[in-house]
Amino acid sequence: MSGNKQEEDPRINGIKTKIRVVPDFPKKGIMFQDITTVLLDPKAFKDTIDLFVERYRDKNISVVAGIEARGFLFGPPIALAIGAKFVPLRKPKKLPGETIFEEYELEYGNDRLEMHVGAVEAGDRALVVDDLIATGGTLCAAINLLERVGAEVVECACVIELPELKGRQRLKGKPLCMLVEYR
Ligand SMILES: O=P(O)(O)OC[C@H]1O[C@H](OP(=O)(O)OP(=O)(O)O)[C@H](O)[C@@H]1O
Ligand SMILES: Nc1ncnc2[nH]cnc12
Repeated sequence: MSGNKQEEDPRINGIKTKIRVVPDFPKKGIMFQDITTVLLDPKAFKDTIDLFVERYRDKNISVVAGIEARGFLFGPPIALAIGAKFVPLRKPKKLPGETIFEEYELEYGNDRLEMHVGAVEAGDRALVVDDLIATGGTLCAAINLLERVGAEVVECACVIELPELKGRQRLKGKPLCMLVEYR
């Protein structure tokens, strides 16, 4: 996967064929990349998880941070398989404990990510997981949250990248690993 996609791996194309593209959702002009259709196919879903587990199992990752909502689908199975803790980065007012937050802009609006204080500690080695990178604002907010508490962000992992939106440039120099590009 080379901090990029593992084009040579035959599993990638199988995953790609299961992503449904929905035009004009949630608003006109957005080509929505729907990963729920990947989840309907146990082989494609397992291949997605396996590709990330193969990449991260020997990287000494201590925490997988998953971004609400779709990062919650991919992050926990990766965390379990590599023996890392899972920390949810949530939308506003969902976490009951003390939180820190970062605000960001989306392709279609504004939002905020929150993280429980104490869930991630200084020195943790973090992998950030989401389904998709568009403008990179969400992943940038996640990186900021983790770095504020002293974690080292080792890499970001997404199933899909929309390269035209240049989200990689907002990742503060952190590597991005993705499986499928949508152009
Ligand atoms: O790279 P960006 O431009 O920041 O966009 C990517 C984010 O947008 C989507 O989530 P969304 O905010 O739509 O929330 P949801 O998963 O709760 O539907 C997607 O799952 C990423 O988290
Ligand atoms: N085009 C897109 N499809 C799915 N999720 C998204 N999040 C931001 N842009 C998106």
